Amino acid sequence: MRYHPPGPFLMRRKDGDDLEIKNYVIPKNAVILINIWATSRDPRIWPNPDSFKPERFLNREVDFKGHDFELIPFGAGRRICPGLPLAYRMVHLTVASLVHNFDWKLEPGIRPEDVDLTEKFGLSLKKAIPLKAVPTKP
Ligand code: HEM
Repeated sequence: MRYHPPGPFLMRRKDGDDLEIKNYVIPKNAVILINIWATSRDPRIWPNPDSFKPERFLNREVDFKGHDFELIPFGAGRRICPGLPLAYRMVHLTVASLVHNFDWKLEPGIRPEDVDLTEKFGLSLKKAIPLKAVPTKP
């Protein structure tokens, strides 16, 4: 959710009047794209952002439910994802069920270091090359 946010851009429209922030003018009615893909990889916020280190969250009280803007995979504010409570429960359950019930291997001839994690951008973020994992009996 941090490194590969399914929705890489949040979209907002500036209502009211023009607004000036740090010498930039945001005109009223402007459509603003908020790049949470970039903020989730900003080394000023996330040391060694490219490393898979789940323990980075252990000593950090970061909340992903729209309160801490450094991690907002479900957005924030009035337009926050209404599916958050469902996704919050189902993602863990789905992954845990798949890991618990099967052993997994890659396609013949593909080594773990060959797996390409390149992303394909759009309104949602996908793997550029789909991962083919083969379930085997435990
Ligand atoms: C891992 C799962 C999910 C992620 C990461 C996710 C992420 C997001 C994000 C980033 C937004 C935009 C929020 C904003 O602009 O502040 C959004 C909006 C939305 N999501 Fe999700 N979502 C997920 C699952 C779901 C599910 C399970 C549902 C429905 C059952 C759902 C329904 C919606 C709807 C209807 C909106 C539009 C809300 C609006 O514009 O007012 N999402 N989601």
